[in-house]
Amino acid sequence: MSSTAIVTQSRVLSLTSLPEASIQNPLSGWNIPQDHPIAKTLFKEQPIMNAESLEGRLLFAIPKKGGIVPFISLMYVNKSHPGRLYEKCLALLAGADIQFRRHHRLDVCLSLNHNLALIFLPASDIPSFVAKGDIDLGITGHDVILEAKVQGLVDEVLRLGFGKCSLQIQVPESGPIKTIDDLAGKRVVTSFEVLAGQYFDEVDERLGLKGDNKTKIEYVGGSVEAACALGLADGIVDLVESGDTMRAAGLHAIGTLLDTEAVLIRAATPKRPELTQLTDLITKRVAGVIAAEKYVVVQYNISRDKLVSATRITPGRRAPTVSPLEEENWVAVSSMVEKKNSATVMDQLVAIGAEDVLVFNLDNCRV
Ligand SMILES: Nc1ncnc2c1ncn2[C@@H]1O[C@H](COP(=O)(O)OP(=O)(O)OP(=O)(O)O)[C@@H](O)[C@H]1O
Ligand SMILES: O=P(O)(O)OC[C@H]1O[C@H](OP(=O)(O)OP(=O)(O)O)[C@H](O)[C@@H]1O
Repeated sequence: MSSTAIVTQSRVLSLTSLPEASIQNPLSGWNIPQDHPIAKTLFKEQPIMNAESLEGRLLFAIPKKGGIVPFISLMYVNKSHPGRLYEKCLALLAGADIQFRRHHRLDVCLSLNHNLALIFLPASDIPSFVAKGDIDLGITGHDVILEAKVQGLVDEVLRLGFGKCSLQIQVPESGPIKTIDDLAGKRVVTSFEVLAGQYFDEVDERLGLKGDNKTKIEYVGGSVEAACALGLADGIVDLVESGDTMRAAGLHAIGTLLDTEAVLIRAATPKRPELTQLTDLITKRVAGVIAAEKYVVVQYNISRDKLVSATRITPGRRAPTVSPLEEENWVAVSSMVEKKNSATVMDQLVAIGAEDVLVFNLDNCRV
């Protein structure tokens, strides 16, 4: 599919001709009447969008869920989130200073400050668009890349540290099936038929199960966890994050196919090499936001004779910055350390005689 075809399918309209009477506030997600002064400002700032205005722009795919913030009461009756990856992606775009105004009815919008357009798509559709080069850059789950069988066609350039979960084999806790081998040859329901199919092909092969005796994999688009209770499956293969859904459905995990998280992907062979420079720039910006979330800067004073021990504790990404202090034989050291280790690092520094140990959060960085 060419990028023009994507545009056509995504209801790209000139904003001046939109029939809707409201516009979504990109910060709160709530709709504002079109004649409200804030909405007027948003409309004025939004470039007019049509197929021509996408010409030559880098296309950046973002998982689309979450256009509308649901009422709180609805969140209790519906387990679906307004968009697990979507909300995090918005924070990432803001950190990378990719400005845009998204109309709540549109899945394509132009960046206000870069030669790029954001394309909001289901997470599971993003791998194949990027693999074909129709979209230059995308964010999606590592799991859906494997499910789409596009490894080799897309480069996973950056792990993003969110959207972490595992694809697990689950069976009723109180039932007779206790192991993978018990489940082999029976009925498995999943939204990941490729990965589940590959996995059980190997199990079947190992157990010598052939023809009608092989494990039967059946696809469903959602609510996978209901399949056992409905009598449709003996086991399921589904994503597990907190485990709440699995437990609520009376299931437990007997195996893990893979651990996954959100990743930034690019086409292994870009269709439009002229956009590589901008793709690199956006990649570096996103990497900077991720690193800023992952690292803190620790700064401390230490006597020069203890510097070797201190730099073993805080080696930095390349090397620590060491500056002489006015006091003889004392230096100030600053170094990036992983946020999750910062308390331990502070304890270790104090234990070897460091003083005035300070930790700073990073707003942003280039690494
Ligand atoms: N608890 C979770 N359940 C499902 N997916 C999760 C979870 N936590 C993280 N993810 C990641 O989010 C991806 C799904 O993204 P998103 O929530 O945008 O859904 P989607 O593609 O619209 O699909 P669906 O409608 O099936 O939820 C998964 O492929 C996985 O990588
Ligand atoms: O371990 P947990 O934190 O409970 O999350 C896992 C659940 O979330 C996903 O479903 P989703 O909310 O996308 O709904 P769906 O059944 O419609 O796919 C997934 O398919 C599990 O059912």
